[in-house]
Amino acid sequence: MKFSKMHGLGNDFMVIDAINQRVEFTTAKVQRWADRNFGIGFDQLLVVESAQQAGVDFRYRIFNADGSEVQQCGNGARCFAKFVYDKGLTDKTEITVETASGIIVLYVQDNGWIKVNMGVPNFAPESLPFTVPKQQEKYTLEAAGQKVQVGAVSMGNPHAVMQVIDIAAAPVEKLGAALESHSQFPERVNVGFAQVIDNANVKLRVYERGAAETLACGTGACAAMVVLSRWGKVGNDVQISLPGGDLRVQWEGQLDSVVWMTGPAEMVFEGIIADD
Ligand SMILES: N[C@H](CCC[C@H](N)C(=O)O)C(=O)O
Repeated sequence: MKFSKMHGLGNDFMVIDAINQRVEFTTAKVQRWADRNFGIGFDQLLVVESAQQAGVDFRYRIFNADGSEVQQCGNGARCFAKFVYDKGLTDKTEITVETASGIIVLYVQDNGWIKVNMGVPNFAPESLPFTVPKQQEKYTLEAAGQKVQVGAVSMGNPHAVMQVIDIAAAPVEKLGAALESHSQFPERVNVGFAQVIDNANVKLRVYERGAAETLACGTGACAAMVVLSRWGKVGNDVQISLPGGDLRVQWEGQLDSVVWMTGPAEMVFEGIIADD
């Protein structure tokens, strides 16, 4: 079975065309393919399928390295768009795609970057600490022997975001792992550590659900911007600098405003899976 290896700012993906080839896999196979020694190695697997809904161009499914299927992936969405456009699966530069958390719209720009309408942030989905957001912009949680204050938001997938003074010294591994599986998050959670530089620049590291710390997280960048905007720390057009590179995130700040994310997507190599 053919696959492409891609990345968005170092958040890397195995991408499979399940339209033009039969694709069968199990959780164990995803885990094996994700292994950076015994497999291909990736943070997430993206499976490209035909749309199920009329009027939509594609459907794509997202699996973390631990095999869990998830609702959304920002960097993956950009790589998906580059994949279907460069492979000639579409000649459209405005691409609609079904995901497990709804339909998103992707725009292939002249410079090759992809702009994504990531939809509306959801502050009170059932899989987050549940309360009325306007009364509780911050949740105080105990984890890894310390009390932390986080903002919680869903970009289709759950995110907990905290502000830190120094991103380089942030306890991403220890605190990220403890919060990822915290009892307050019944579906686990992606954990963002954000250092505000000014109201248009944020440094971010993300301990991803099902993948540990990645070099970049697109939905994490959106979640951090939205939470920090609600806390009055940033404006409506922010550069999010992750270890793998920068994303532009825009959000007008109303609860019904969509979040726009813009950034690159790269093809690295093509391959054939030996044990499909
Ligand atoms: N780990 C995430 C999925 C991948 C998200 C990330 N790679 C992105 O670019 O948004 C989750 O379990 O919800």
